[in-house]
Amino acid sequence: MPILFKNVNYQYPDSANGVFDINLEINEGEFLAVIGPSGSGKSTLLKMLSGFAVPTSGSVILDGKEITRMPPEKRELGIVFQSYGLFPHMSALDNVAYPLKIRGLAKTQRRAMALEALDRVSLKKWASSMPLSLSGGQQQRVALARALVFSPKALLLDEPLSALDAALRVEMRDEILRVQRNANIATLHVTHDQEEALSIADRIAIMQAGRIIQLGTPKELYDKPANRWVASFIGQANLWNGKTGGQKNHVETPAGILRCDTGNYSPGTPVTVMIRPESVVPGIKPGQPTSNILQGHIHADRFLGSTRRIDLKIKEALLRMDTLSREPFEQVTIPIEAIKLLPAE
Ligand SMILES: Nc1ncnc2c1ncn2[C@@H]1O[C@H](COP(=O)(O)OP(=O)(O)OP(=O)(O)O)[C@@H](O)[C@H]1O
Repeated sequence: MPILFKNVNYQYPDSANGVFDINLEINEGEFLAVIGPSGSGKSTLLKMLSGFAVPTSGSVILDGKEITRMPPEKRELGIVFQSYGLFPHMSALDNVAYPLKIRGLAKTQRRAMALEALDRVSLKKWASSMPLSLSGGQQQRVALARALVFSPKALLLDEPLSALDAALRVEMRDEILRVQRNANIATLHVTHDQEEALSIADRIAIMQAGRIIQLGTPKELYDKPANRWVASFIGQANLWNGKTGGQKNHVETPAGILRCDTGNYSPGTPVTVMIRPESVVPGIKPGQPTSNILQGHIHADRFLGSTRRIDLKIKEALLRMDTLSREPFEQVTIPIEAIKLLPAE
């Protein structure tokens, strides 16, 4: 197991803040993203892996070896920061070769390995450029090459894309994932950006108030959020207070009684009803079952280019839906499988 946090707690001195009950495994070659709002504990978790904070209790294990109290420079981790952290007076090549220099490798070998690492991030021909003459994306690729050149045991990415503009960020996601897959290295990626985590990670850990409150694949988190807060943190969601109906597989909602899978909830149980906006279908699909067809009126209609976001007033409820349709409609269908029940709050 490349990275393992075992019963880890950390409390800042003279404060109730920190991280609590962290049990997390990152497998060989796995890309794990940690997301959560500001102050949820992401940086603290990273600091315990990189060695800049020592847990109050519990252990951190890297490649089967306990590193809980090991100094940062001994940990053999590749780290990429938001601020790149490149030496401005050194060429791209010398920056990438630097970790090899401090490990005592001979100059010719350093040069060859650094060139190969630059090649892996498609920057070989920029080897002699100085960092400030490179674009933000190129500088971040140099930082990535430098983090991987000495074949570290794991890769830590601390908000590596947040200094880049939106289009470049999307391009660099693919680049980071490609390089990570080629290196087949366990990776912990801390980000504020939910969409980035969904698009890049094998699994995501969501933190809130110092705890991991859900850990799963992007699809699991999106389709089966553990609670209302996770549902609204990951993507958009209609979240209504409801109650499972007397009739099996029905739920009472502010928009009326809807058919859905009530799973293990017994009749009369208060629940949160989750419906993702893109799962609502405009009109009635010919040949579809006739359940969950609702009549409403359009409260707000926004054209967003790739989608049209509509708020539909249905009885007491406001139903947000995203659709590609540009046609007028007054009825919508909520497919049975689009309705998810979460615990009431
Ligand atoms: N030096 C400190 N002393 C006391 N409390 C701290 C200290 N540093 C951080 N904290 C608190 O510990 C908790 C976790 O902070 P942390 O920086 O790990 O969160 P984060 O998720 O990385 O936030 P951000 O996204 O803003 O970087 C927060 O409540 C924060 O206020």
